[in-house]
Amino acid sequence: MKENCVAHHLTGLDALAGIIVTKAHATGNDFVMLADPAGEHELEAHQVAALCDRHLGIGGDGVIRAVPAHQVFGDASVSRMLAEDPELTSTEDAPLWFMDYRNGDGSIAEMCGNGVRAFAHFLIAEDLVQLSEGQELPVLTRAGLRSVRKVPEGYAIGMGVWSFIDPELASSNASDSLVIASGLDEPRPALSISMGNPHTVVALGDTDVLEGLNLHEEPKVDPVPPHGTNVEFVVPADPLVSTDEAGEPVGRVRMRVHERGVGETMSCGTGACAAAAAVRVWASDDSVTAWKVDVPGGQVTVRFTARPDGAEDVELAGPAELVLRGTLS
Ligand SMILES: N[C@@H](CCC[C@H](N)C(=O)O)C(=O)O
Repeated sequence: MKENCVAHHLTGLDALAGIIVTKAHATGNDFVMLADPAGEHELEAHQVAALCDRHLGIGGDGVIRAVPAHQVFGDASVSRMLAEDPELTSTEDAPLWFMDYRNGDGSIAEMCGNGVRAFAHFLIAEDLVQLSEGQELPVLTRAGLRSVRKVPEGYAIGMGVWSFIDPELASSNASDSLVIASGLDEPRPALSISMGNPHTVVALGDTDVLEGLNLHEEPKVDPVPPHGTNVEFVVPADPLVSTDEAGEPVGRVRMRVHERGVGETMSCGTGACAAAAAVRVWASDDSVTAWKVDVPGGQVTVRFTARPDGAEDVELAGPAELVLRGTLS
């Protein structure tokens, strides 16, 4: 990691002068990270956009502010979660860290799977938390409480359960919308899945079509879910399922993504979970619980565990890296 880089002349960032930022990525999904232990740096959309600008700023798909939950002011979702769940406590001595994630255009998103891995790595590097092997780190997000643990490939996150955005339509047709994208000859059926944030997953027949997509242009989804959507294009491997080194069945898909509020990114963790969930629905087979999702920035692993009520918990695992740390001047 490069140390003590100084970023000059970032427009609209005067209020942030002097603060220390870190650039991180998780399978190429990159973030500008900042620690705000006293809750003094509530970010405005234009500041986020300036930090994420790849020419005039530091550059990133999003910004992540680490702030103790009891120091978050003016975020209705955090106040509600703290008020509704007496077990969610955050104090100066034992802070519950809130991941204040913003997309590169300044918009707020409920959840970022790759972001949680980068967040945990950042908190540890900044000495704000200690996380030993086997221990679980709770992280508060706008989509609820998540937990992180160290694994050999980096970090694994308990992502909560996946769900259909439109359960009625999805369960009857295994698709609920149509997607048209630059590079596709016709609209394709798609399935919309929530991982706390919205995703619309489209299956393609082969990798040439996947590689030929122009995701600089935003895909059009009809009907678009109520709060917009991230769009994942997937090509299931052939054969879909193979065995890993331990002899366990593993499903495999390739994915590219156009993210809401960002554009094409090299990886999307919640998107990888949604993609694997959609492929299992299309295959009408939930017996394979481990999935490798190949993205332009690397590979993540998604695991499903059934609950007694039939819902499925999702775990996302993959690496996280810190690339530089410096001061905004
Ligand atoms: N890249 C993230 C998702 C970030 C939020 C997304 N753009 C949205 O608006 O929902 C991930 O790794 O999950």
